Amino acid sequence: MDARQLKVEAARAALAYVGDGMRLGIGTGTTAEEFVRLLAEKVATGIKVIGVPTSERTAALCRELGVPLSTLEDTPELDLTVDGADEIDPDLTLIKGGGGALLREKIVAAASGRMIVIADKSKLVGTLGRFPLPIEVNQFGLRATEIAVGAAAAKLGLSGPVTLRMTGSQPFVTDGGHFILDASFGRIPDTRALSNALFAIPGVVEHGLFIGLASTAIIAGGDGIETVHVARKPGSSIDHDVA
Ligand SMILES: O=C[C@H](O)[C@H](O)[C@H](O)COP(=O)(O)O
Repeated sequence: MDARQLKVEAARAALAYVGDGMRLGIGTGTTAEEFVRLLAEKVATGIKVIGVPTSERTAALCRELGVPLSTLEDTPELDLTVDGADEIDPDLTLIKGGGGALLREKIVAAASGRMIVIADKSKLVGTLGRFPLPIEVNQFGLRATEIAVGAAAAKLGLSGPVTLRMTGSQPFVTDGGHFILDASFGRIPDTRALSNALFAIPGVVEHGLFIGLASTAIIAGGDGIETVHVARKPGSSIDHDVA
């Protein structure tokens, strides 16, 4: 099975969680796009859902394929968000933002009763950090924010290049009008500490660590689909089941 087929299989498994009348958060990225395609087929059979897209890119695809859309203003409480990820650890803490949609993705996930992350097996890691951490920052004071990010990381024993994401010769600009710094700190043993340290920097708008948001991961590999559930309660355990 090729990489695209694995994404399709993960997306197909997530579709089983979508029920009639649901208000859905719809993620961004190549895996989430496969979910949108399958969702559109389900919508064509008559199921009624309303989607809140996490990016302009996803919104455009939904419109093209006929998935009914709303906004978070009109539909502020969602039943379920389905989204991809750049990395997934055993506790379902995620790194997201490789496609630059992390801010809207996090707002939408936080407004959802449940977040399901879909991915191929290559996204699973023991400890997050192989993928550079996207940090969304205000354009104002970029250099000062960049220095502060490096200093905050250093206090936690983390170091590595922090680079401004570019599109050709221009900085990449998010749907919210911000820049993205990609921080290659390597392994992040304490994601909560790094999250807190980044949020203490005024120029940081959001970062790509998704902590305590996803409760289910659907992972597609050559040997089938693995579904991981994490109960989102203090002291809860992690269940794994393989189908
Ligand atoms: O900003 C983009 C998102 O966080 C994506 O969900 C993430 O980058 C994974 O994308 P893909 O499914 O294309 O690997």
